Amino acid sequence: MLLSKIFNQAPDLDIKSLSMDSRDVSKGAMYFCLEGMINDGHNFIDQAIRNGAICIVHSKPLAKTKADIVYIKVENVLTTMNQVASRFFDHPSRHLKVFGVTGTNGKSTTTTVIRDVFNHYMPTGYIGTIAIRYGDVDLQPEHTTPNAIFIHKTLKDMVDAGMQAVSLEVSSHGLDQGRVLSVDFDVAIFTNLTYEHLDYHGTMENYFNAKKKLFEMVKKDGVCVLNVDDPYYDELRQVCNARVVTYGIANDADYRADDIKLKTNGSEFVLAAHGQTYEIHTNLMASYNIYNLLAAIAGMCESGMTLEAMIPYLDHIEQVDGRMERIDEGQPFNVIVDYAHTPDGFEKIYEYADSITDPQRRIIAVFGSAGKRDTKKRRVFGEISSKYCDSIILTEEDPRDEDPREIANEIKSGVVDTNCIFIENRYDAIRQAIESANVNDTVLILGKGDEVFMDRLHGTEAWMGDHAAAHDVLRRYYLGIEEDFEEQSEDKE
Ligand SMILES: CC(=O)N[C@H]1[C@@H](OP(=O)(O)OP(=O)(O)OC[C@H]2O[C@@H](n3ccc(=O)[nH]c3=O)[C@H](O)[C@@H]2O)O[C@H](CO)[C@@H](O)[C@@H]1O[C@H](C)C(=O)N[C@@H](C)C(=O)N[C@H](CCC(=O)O)C(=O)O
Ligand SMILES: Nc1ncnc2c1ncn2[C@@H]1O[C@H](COP(=O)(O)OP(=O)(O)OP(=O)(O)O)[C@@H](O)[C@H]1O
Repeated sequence: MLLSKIFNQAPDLDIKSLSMDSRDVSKGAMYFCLEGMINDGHNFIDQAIRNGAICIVHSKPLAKTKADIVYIKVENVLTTMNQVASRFFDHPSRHLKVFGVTGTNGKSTTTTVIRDVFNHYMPTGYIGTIAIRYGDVDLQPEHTTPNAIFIHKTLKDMVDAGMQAVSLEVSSHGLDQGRVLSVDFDVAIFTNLTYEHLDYHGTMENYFNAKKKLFEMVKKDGVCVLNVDDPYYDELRQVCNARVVTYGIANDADYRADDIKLKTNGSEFVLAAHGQTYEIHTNLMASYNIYNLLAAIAGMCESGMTLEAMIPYLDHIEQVDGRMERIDEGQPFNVIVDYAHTPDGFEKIYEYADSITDPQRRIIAVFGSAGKRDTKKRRVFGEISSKYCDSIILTEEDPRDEDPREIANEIKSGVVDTNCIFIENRYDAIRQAIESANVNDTVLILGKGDEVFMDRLHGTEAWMGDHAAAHDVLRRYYLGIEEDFEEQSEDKE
């Protein structure tokens, strides 16, 4: 694109790409000097030019300049970069129905449900923690909410591939760091707000302020979908830039679930909406997933898909990878892999486990807590777990450069009156849990969900994944089937 089409009075220079990282700059690029938490992009201008940048967008005065490079000084590089990224890729979010979902828990689940169900109404893509998916494309993301250049480029690829909608997970980091400033949101969905990421935001107030931004930036003719049962509802409602619709279970709501029946293989409830009631059968399990489903239903319905059209799809929603994933090899006890990694997530998954486990039977949990991340939650994980579990097996979970045993000891400090052991190797810990289970017990494997890596001292290493480990243990040690894991994975596909 010609630079003159991006900035008034700029020369007719052909800009081939955009970059905010001097290390990734390619020939003919425009480089944006962003001030980050650690580095200042202004310090890498020379490297950007060596790698091929022909235009530099900066906000600070520059000591030296080169004659063959175009320099553009702006007030705020981040805002400019967002505007330019949208323009460079032909404002792709204006050509898509954009669902933005934020909240502490439930973003991946809600966005995945939207992508899966709304896709029957119009082709829909997904960007979030689990993947970037549209059509046949399935990519591994670096971030839940990517940077502005990457987002607009990906949205453009989606438009080119025929997508008409996108379901986007919007993290508090993404909002705080202005990664979505120029995305045109049609629907902004709030799941909930509980303790998380205080190592980054410092206080719950800052954390909430970051989340609020999505509701301030939604299009005026768009819609905000709010959880009426969440303690932050009233405050959030006040900042919404568009009309509000509500969903909930405990309070009156535009989309409300009544008569909820939770089962081991799904749920049923009566949906009250638009003055009518609808019987809903869904394969999603646990009451928190009813909230996620209500949020998705409300967002989709307000975007034109009728309830009559969507209800048939709700009983076979695509499994959200690593979220409430039942592992079934025919064993006579429950094995569930779940990505619970916040205190509220722990509380909710245990409540569900409690509801499906006979009081005479046992709940056995395997988990750890990440190294170099919020350390305060470790003890809390111990406290919550000992309220519900009969046996706790602590293990490694992305220890980074911390000692997994020390992390386990911090968790253990919150455990009261519950059998609790530490087995460092995660596979062995899962094996111990499964081998100790009896008929109708529930084994919960928490914290890693669908992740197939382990962050250790020397960087990221491969991990077969909790789901694969659980299948492998059940087949090998419970059913006595000897086969290598590769064969087993192929069988399952
Ligand atoms: C804490 C955090 O979010 N940090 C993000 C932030 O890093 P930063 O501010 O430290 O960047 P910096 O190193 O100071 O660099 C400033 C600028 O100089 C540039 N630079 C830097 C070095 C260099 O040699 N050349 C160069 O051009 C950088 O590209 C950047 O533009 O900006 C970087 C560029 O966008 C991000 O990659 C980085 O994400 C880090 C890697 C990260 O792990 N973020 C996580 C916590 C995150 O964002 N997570 C949320 C989900 C959270 C959840 O819900 O679980 C997400 O949306 O993924
Ligand atoms: N509505 C909810 N309320 C409380 N806990 C939930 C809710 N939805 C999901 N969870 C718990 O949080 C875990 C993560 O769910 P999900 O991936 O959908 O959330 P997320 O907001 O995308 O989290 P992340 O951004 O960290 O991936 C689930 O495995 C479950 O334990």
